Amino acid sequence: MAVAGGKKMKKLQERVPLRRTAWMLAEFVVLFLLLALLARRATERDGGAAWRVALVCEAWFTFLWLLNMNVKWNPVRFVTYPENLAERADELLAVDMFVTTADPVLEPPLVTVNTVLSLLAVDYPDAGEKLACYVSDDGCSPVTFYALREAARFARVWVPFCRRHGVAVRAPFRYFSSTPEFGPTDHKFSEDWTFMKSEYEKLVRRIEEADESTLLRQGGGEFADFIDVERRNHPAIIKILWDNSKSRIGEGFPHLIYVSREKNPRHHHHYKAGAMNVLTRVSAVMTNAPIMLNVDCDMFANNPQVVLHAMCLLLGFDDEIFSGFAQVPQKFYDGLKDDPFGNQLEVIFKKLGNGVAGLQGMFYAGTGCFHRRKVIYGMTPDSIGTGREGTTGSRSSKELQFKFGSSEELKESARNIISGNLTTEPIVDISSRIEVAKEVAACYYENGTRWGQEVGWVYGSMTEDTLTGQRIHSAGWRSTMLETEPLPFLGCTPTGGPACLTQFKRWATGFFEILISQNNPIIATIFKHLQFRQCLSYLSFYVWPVRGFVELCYSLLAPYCLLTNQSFLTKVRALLSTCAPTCITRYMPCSPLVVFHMFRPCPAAWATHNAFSVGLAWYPNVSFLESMYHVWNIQLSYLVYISTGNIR
Ligand SMILES: O=c1ccn([C@@H]2O[C@H](COP(=O)(O)OP(=O)(O)O[C@H]3O[C@H](CO)[C@@H](O)[C@H](O)[C@H]3O)[C@@H](O)[C@H]2O)c(=O)[nH]1
Ligand SMILES: [Mn+2]
Repeated sequence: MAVAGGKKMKKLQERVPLRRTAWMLAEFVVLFLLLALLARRATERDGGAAWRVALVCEAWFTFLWLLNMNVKWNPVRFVTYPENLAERADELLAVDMFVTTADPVLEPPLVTVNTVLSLLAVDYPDAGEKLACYVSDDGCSPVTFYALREAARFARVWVPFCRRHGVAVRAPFRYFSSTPEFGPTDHKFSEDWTFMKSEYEKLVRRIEEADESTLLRQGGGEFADFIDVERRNHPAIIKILWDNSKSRIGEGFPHLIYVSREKNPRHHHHYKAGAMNVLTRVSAVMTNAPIMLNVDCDMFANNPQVVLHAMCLLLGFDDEIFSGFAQVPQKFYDGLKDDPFGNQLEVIFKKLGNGVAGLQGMFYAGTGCFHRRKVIYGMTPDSIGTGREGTTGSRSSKELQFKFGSSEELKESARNIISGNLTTEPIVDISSRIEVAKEVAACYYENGTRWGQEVGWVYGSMTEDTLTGQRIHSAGWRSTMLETEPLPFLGCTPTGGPACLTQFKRWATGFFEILISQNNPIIATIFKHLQFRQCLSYLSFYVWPVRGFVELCYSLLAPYCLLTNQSFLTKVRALLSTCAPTCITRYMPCSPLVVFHMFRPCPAAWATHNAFSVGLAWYPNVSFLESMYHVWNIQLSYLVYISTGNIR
């Protein structure tokens, strides 16, 4: 219980260790088996080439197992108590909410609109004054702009409707996908519901029928900026779609601002990291909230209380150092059962997520994350605790210019954030800041500054999120994981096929870029404040692309041995003469199983796998007994696999 001014305050969060003694034992057993296998391999005199390759691969698997054990050893869960915020209502921090979209075809404007509406409708005291929503459109699409403008109009009825009836899911497409059961006293509600549904259908029709050339021809002045622009070559376009202070209705709802940063083929735009940095600067000169939430355009707020829950983690510790950011586990809607392609990240968040949360803290996963602005500005926790001014803390104008660039307004806002001066009056008229915002959204703005390095989202990897989170941990911050019921955010992910492979390739490339660059976490552990076990956790993800080669090599061993009449497994007779655990170790990561590791356990794969092992009995140099041993080991490995979870 925190004590402030002699008054005891109710706790906002609790860090609960998860018990897992049985898992730990299972992990030790597997580790023992793996080590026994290595010992057996190493003591064999004349195993031949296949035997030696197996030794190398199995040593690698043992190393991975150790990395995995480290991640999962001390898992924790954070429980939040938003009801206890009532007594601290005046402490609630302002939040700037960022949504990124990049392509109106791959990411249909209607999807973005739903995400934005779910954010505009979240429950937060003084939402209209304290929250603002910024949408970055890297597609520079008039249709996206039009869709958002229409969404802002729709929000005037949608937000009051959600608040009046305590709507549970505030992304309309999701909400209207089912019809509630109206009770006899729900007359007003059923009337409102029918009206809202028809309004939403009209909105959908307007957005789906919107056509770029018609908008440009007939849309009027608002669309003039989009005439003759190329997606990769255009000046910054920033428009205020909803200014709560001007057109406030009822309790009000957050400002909505459209941002399409300047693009020029001669300037690298750094993909999403570049977009996030522009949003950070544009919001800095407009609302400058001390907290920033960012979500991908296809990830809607599924829990209207999500910002309150996040506040519990951001305000609920005695020292801010424990919660530099609060990351939500990524969850997806309409995914395939059993996550057969592994891209719903079930294992990562369920098995490994809580484990990392128990170390220095959850990784930043790119979406569904609440950051402190000063953390993104590169400040170190000690610079705050001691009143010293940290890495970016010097308040001299020259120093600020070196870090943040030449905009006076941006420097001033950064100075407020760095000095912790959150009491400054909000800017009354955000539309007066459009020109300044365009200046900081220009593509040359970052030249000669520290943006993309110590300040903002870090450039240099396709997985800018992990790298940015790692920089924050390296500065000494810890982070938390926000789990709520219902889930905080829900998103889309490819359901399989080439889209899925493209995504994996991008992630694997991003991790490899970090692994072989000066951003390697080992360097950060030696020279900065990245904790050793956290470093190992990062490594367990970054080695993903390397794993592919070893797994492929190991899985080719079995067919190679069958064709050349060799064996990289010990003889059945020898096998029978040894004790049971050793049998397991000899077959444990048996090669087909490794191929199978590419997929999450699902019944079909399991059946194929067993059929393959039974089929082995028909090969001339494999006895029936040996094939049965395979089958037996598959059941065992399968159990271990499911119970302990594996990467992906
Ligand atoms: O030039 C770009 C490219 C992408 N995006 C946006 O970035 C987000 C993520 O891109 P997406 O293509 O959907 O990648 P995913 O693989 O689905 O994203 C996951 O992986 C990314 C990289 O690790 C993270 O940034 C994301 O948050 C995470 O959801 C989307 O909102 C895009 O609109 C931009 O704004 N500008
Ligand atoms: Mn995505």
